[in-house]
Amino acid sequence: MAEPELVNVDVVVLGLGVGGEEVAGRLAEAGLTVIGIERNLVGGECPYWGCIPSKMMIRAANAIAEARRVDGLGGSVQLRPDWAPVAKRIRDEATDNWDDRAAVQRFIGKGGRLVRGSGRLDGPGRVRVGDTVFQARHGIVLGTGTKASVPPIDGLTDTPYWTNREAVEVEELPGSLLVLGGGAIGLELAQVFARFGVRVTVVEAADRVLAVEEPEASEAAAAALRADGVQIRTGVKAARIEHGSGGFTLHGAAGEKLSADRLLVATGRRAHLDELGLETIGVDVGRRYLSVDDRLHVTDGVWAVGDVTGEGAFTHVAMYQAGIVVADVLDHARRAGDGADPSGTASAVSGAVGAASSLAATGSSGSAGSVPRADYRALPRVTFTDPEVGAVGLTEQQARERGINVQVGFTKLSSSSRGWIHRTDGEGFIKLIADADQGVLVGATSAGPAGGEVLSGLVVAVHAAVPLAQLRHMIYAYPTFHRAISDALHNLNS
Ligand SMILES: Cc1cc2nc3c(=O)[nH]c(=O)nc-3n(C[C@H](O)[C@H](O)[C@H](O)COP(=O)(O)OP(=O)(O)OC[C@H]3O[C@@H](n4cnc5c(N)ncnc54)[C@H](O)[C@@H]3O)c2cc1C
Ligand SMILES: NC(=O)c1ccc[n+]([C@@H]2O[C@H](COP(=O)([O-])OP(=O)(O)OC[C@H]3O[C@@H](n4cnc5c(N)ncnc54)[C@H](O)[C@@H]3O)[C@@H](O)[C@H]2O)c1
Repeated sequence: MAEPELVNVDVVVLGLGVGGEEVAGRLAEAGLTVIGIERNLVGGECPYWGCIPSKMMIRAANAIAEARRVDGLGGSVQLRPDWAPVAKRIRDEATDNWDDRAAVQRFIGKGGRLVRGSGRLDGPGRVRVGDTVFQARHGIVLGTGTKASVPPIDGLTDTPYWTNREAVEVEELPGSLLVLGGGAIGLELAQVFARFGVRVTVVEAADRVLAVEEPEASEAAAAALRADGVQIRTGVKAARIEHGSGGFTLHGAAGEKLSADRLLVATGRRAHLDELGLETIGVDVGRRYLSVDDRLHVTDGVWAVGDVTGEGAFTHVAMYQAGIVVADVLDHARRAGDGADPSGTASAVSGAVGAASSLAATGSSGSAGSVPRADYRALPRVTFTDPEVGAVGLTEQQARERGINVQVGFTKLSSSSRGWIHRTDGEGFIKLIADADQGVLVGATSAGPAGGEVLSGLVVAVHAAVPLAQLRHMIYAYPTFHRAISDALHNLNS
């Protein structure tokens, strides 16, 4: 067998999704020679099959729901929901028909070099793509993301089930849809399709949907989806799937039988670590995610970014981590700068590290001149159902499990002026979790018509550990949704 071609570079970024694209682009802009390896579309899941197209679908579905609310508030509206403009917008505006030319040009414009193909680690400092081995002088960044995790249910494998990808690409809606999994993907898409007239059933194995969030959030989301005509079946363990000309039938372990034209599997994500050649650098492949430290190191000279780290499968986590990885790789490159830099990047690197250091100075736990450290205490999550469910930090249960002296403050939006005016029908609320000993918030949930936006103030409160006394003493504009935070603060129990 012929020897592979060996190419020396500064940095190899494997996987150009949200995190990898950001890291690779910024390191290339800083003057390093960067190879970005991508086997599919530059940009990854978020722009083509995730956040962006799904939020376009949600925007359309919410417009329909809002039009239906005109009745009783301001007259009447005749509606004829039509999926065609949604599919067209996703194809033309969001994904360019699933073509990444613009993203590739953006990356090349920053000085990066794209290699299209499947990459695999090939020993320390080396990544192989086909017959080429890239030897990375300053490091390798793994940003290989996640795939839909498909549970091993009897009969499922060979059926034409959907994951988020087929659901986003759909041109013609089915009459009915079974959604397996009542997490963020399942609920967001279930509500969209229901609002376009699809008969949707959500099948969730746990005893509530959105099980990682507060129980009140699960109730609010379930109530809203039911109001849209979605059937929600919790505590159902799928035992067998049948597929035939009539569509799909799910058989539950307790004898449940549910049928629909289509089946969407939305039961979580998994990192495909087994394909990455991690054993060649002595990293355990038996784990679910790559274990990283607070500067995203996997091992010497190897960093990870985004979903593959298991720190929260969100675009904002990938972007946040990317900032730290960029600063740390540049810091390492600067330290290694010995005048023998083949690409002559030493001065560019030290300049860019200056910029990275100012980023460090603004990091929550970084100090001026140092690389920031990842801090997920105030990690925000927003499930874009209607009402939106925004959350930050710990849930009540998580706080209690950590032995925190917990205070809970709760208020319904319907008892606030804005909620009453808006007619939120009891579905929105603010729930605060305080550490009574420290006198600060450690978590919060904001569910409501703009729950994700109202969350921002709560994220600041948790992130900056703003004293409760100061939060109580703030002025909250009247009559906003966020003014309910003030009520929840006053309701904090002792
Ligand atoms: C339906 C849906 C909706 C979502 N909505 C939101 C939202 O509203 N807000 C939010 O914050 N997050 C949302 N997310 C999550 C978000 O999409 C991810 O957190 C984000 O895409 C993670 O970025 P990443 O760079 O880690 O991985 P990815 O985007 O998955 O990119 C990884 C890239 O690596 C490539 N790759 C993998 N292995 C190799 C290899 N061996 N060689 C070459 N290339 C490889 C893949 O082809 C891929 O392009 C959503 C996800 C889904 C599925
Ligand atoms: N708005 C957002 O930010 C957003 C939107 C979509 C996705 N995401 C990200 O993508 C990730 C993946 O989303 P997801 O909804 O696929 O995963 P998830 O982990 O959020 O939810 C999966 C759900 O499926 C259930 N489940 C698992 N196996 C099952 C089975 N065999 N039968 C029935 N139910 C089963 C789980 O109990 C869980 O409730 C999210 O965790 C989130 O990080 C974010």
